[in-house]
Amino acid sequence: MTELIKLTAAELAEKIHSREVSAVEVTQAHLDRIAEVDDHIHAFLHVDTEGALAAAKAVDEGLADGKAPASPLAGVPLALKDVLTTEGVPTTCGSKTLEGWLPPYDATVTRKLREAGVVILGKTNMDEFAMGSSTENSAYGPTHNPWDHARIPGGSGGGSSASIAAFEAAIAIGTDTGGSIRQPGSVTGTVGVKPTYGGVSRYGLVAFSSSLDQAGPCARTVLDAALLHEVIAGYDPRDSTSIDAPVPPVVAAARQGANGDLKGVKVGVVKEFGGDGYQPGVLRSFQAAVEQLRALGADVVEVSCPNFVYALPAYYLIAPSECSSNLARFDAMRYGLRVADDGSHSAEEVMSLTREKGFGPEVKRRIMLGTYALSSGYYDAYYGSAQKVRTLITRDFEAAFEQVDVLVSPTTPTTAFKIGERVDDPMAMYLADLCTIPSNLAGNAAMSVPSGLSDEDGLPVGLQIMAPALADDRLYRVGAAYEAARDAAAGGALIHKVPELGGTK
Ligand SMILES: NC(=O)C[C@H](N)C(=O)O
Repeated sequence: MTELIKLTAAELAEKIHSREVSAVEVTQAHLDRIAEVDDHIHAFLHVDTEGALAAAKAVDEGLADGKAPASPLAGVPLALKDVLTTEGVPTTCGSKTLEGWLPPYDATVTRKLREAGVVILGKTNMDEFAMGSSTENSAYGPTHNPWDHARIPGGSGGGSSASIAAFEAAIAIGTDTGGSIRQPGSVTGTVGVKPTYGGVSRYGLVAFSSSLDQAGPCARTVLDAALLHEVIAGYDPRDSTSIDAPVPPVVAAARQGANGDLKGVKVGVVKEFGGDGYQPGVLRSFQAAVEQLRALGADVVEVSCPNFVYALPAYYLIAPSECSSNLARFDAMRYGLRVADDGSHSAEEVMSLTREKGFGPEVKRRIMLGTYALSSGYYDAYYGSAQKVRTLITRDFEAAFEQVDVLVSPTTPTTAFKIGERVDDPMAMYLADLCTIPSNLAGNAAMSVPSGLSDEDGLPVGLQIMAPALADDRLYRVGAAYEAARDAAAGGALIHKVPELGGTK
């Protein structure tokens, strides 16, 4: 029974759909696993035992009636980042501000998961309102990395990635504004994909930075990520930035890639990412991954994207500016927390005291940065300049994709750092997203796929693959080919080396 938790989502689905095991058994095995390990990992903020078992039972009943499964992932247990609304199920965004809030509606992603028969186990821990790279900014305490409990699982979606690395869920949903799916994927040895902006609906995704936020799949294999991507993607009239175009054929691409042939695929290594500030073990793992791509037949060249070095400062003007506006809605009048509501304070005082109490230091820092950057007299110098940089970065991508099909870089400059190591140094924390931010600014698709363990500390390293907008399938083809070669060379799937399950580092 406990072996069930080690299967991939694709394997679980096959067993459930052929009725070799029931969805209820599979769900119960994961709930048991959560009960066993989540005190140590703290991936979940809320476990919906009843809802999960009821959803699993409905899948089993449908199959028993001879109905076809609602989707290729029907019956598979999933962990959902606590920034996506779930009707009647707590949604906190890792903030005290929303403690106890029960959303009156499902996010489109949530609805699509339910319609696909995916079993939602619960809501995962995250940096408050998705601001952070370690989950230490959660108001509910940090999540621990399953590879080393003293280390961070990345952020902001550390709970989602940790939950699959610890085999508490088969698959998970994250959101990525500047790297929040890919960086946690990288440091937990799991796959994380930021789809093309507009490829997955933002309806019901509590907004941090609306022009950057994008939900996407987290999984232990590239194929599982592709299966989940197909379930959640597609046009949604409820999101004005949703793209009315067919979903790229990501599952077919993952299957094609698994055959291992990358002949004719042109891969560009981003010249600007690497060198000083990068952990040598990360760079060695990256070089080995690039050699592996070459061995699979890819044509590898170096490509310069000169404006990528300005992506981080541009992001830290654009994202806080949008957040200062988006978070104005938490005004003590409509949702969640309200303090000083004793009749002796003005409405303004109630708002101000509530926001003082409800938001943590990183959220306050960004609201202040953003308010300043948008204020009259400074707008052109800060926000305006950042928007120009954003255009230059998009042009760098366009020029690069005239030469190559995909770009590659390390996902993040270091392996998982220790809990506490960067909490007092926002700049060091921000640097975790150095390589991931350009794809958000341009609205392109990008993936992190594990490239093995660093030879320095035995911790997971991620290879980032970047593709043009609406060419998400390229990520899956290259990622699946690389993954198959990596596992063949290592004699087994990397994730099974996670020490928490008795493997070796
Ligand atoms: N939300 C994200 O994608 C994470 C990024 N590290 C940030 O703090 O903004």
